[in-house]
Amino acid sequence: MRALVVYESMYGNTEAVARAIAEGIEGSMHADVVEVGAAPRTVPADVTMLVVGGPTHAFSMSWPSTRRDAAGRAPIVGSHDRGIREWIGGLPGVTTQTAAAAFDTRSTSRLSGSAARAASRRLDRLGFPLVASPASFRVGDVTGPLADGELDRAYGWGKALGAQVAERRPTRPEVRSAHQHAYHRPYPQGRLGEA
Ligand SMILES: Cc1cc2nc3c(=O)[nH]c(=O)nc-3n(C[C@H](O)[C@H](O)[C@H](O)COP(=O)(O)O)c2cc1C
Repeated sequence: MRALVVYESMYGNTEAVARAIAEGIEGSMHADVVEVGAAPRTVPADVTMLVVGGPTHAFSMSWPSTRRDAAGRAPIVGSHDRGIREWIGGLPGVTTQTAAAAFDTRSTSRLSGSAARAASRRLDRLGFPLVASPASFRVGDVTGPLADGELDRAYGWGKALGAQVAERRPTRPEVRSAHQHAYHRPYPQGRLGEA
């Protein structure tokens, strides 16, 4: 079992959250963390769980124009030309049973929108079984820093995700075929709550 955490980050806040989530997941399975510009075009067949995260821009996932805007405000650390919107958009339909979840960073304002909600919807439409509701981690200002306690919360979210997927994953083919129907959409009631 292994997890793939794909993140987009302009100023490093979402990257820090992605790394904390991966650390939490490591309690249950190996987790690779990959910047979206370097992410594979398809999800490798041996990936048990895919976690995708990015910054909330204009109430949703970033666009090329919002990334240009971000780059104009302060030096950026991430790739410019591809965000999680483009990456998810380029994925083929799902042929494996890879569980998925999405997270974002966003401002502490209540009217902030959520990249994770939009990403979750896209992943769901592609056929990924969603293992958790979208999770948001707060930044105090556009360039950060993350609000107090958010890295700990990200670690805890990753830990719970990893445990949930590891527990539900059938380990033998005959177990999978005996529970084929339930396994096809294994998390509809059992998703982690919105964070
Ligand atoms: C162009 C732009 C648009 C943004 N729009 C929103 C928004 O609609 N809602 C929100 O909560 N935060 C918004 N933000 C703040 C980002 O969510 C914040 O910069 C991000 O969480 C920082 O993460 P990063 O360092 O990984 O890029 C915006 C930031 C930029 C640069």
